Amino acid sequence: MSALIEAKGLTKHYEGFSLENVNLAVEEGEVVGFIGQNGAGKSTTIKALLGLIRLDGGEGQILGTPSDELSRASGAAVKERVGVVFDTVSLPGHLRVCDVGRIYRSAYASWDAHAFDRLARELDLDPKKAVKDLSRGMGMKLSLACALAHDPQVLILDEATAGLDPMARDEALDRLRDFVARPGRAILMSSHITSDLERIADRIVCIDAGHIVFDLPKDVITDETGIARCRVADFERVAASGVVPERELRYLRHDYGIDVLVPDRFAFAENFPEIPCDRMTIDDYMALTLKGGVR
Ligand SMILES: Nc1ncnc2c1ncn2[C@@H]1O[C@H](COP(=O)(O)OP(=O)(O)OP(=O)(O)O)[C@@H](O)[C@H]1O
Repeated sequence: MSALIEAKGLTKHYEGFSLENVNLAVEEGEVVGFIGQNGAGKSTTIKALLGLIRLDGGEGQILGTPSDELSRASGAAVKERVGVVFDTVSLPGHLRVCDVGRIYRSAYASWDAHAFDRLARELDLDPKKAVKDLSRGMGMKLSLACALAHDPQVLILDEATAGLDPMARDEALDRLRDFVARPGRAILMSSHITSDLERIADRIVCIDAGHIVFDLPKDVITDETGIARCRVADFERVAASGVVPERELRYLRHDYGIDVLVPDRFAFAENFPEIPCDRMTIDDYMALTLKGGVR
């Protein structure tokens, strides 16, 4: 079965930045978290997948339709089945929340006015309020309600939970979980809030300077992998032990010691019970991968 969202060798050159040979796939039932530092290429990849920018190489597809077709009239039917939320609200400021519902009703054949009204109510959006008067978080809730109310099959979210308070984020994550639990659905979401991804993502794809640097099941990062808090002498012993294969030992020096990425934290704890070894977080995994040394 082919992926619901797929990038194959995406390449895009801007002055001073290149997206190079980006591959990623989101299968049915999956939530893929897309992470990377500011300017790494997440939004560029997402825009390329949606056919919003012209590529210099490679190809993308969503629900079997090539990305470059999505921006044409022939891609309109597929776009009905793609829900998109960016980190800014791209609606005219003078519109009221209730007007937004009316406009989308004529834009999407699949628009579910009842679902939109219900979502707006549940998300505490005042139907009389103008878009320009919404707070950032409220604007994101409105975008999410719009994306969900046309009954999409895939959701593509670019920093969509960034403006939400912790309780609103919880609620949004629950909605995303419900969304993806139904057959034939998938979510690609970029986020700097990796705690959200720890809760919802099945896989984590990390991009750096336009290149994919890892693509791993989330559980491999957060359940199997560990971060050993070594003193300098411990570090030399760990390096010499072969527990982590040579040239795969990733480490990050701090003033207080050296953190070491341990592929199997349970095996490590058996071999070095005296060295503290914590569960890995996505943030630490990214820091060790992007900023750490290898030996
Ligand atoms: N239209 C454009 N013209 C020139 N350069 C661009 C354009 N769009 C993006 N870039 C550059 O591409 C690079 C990647 O930007 P992108 O928005 O994809 O990063 P990002 O990973 O989404 O970052 P952030 O986490 O800050 O949102 C940046 O250096 C940016 O300046």
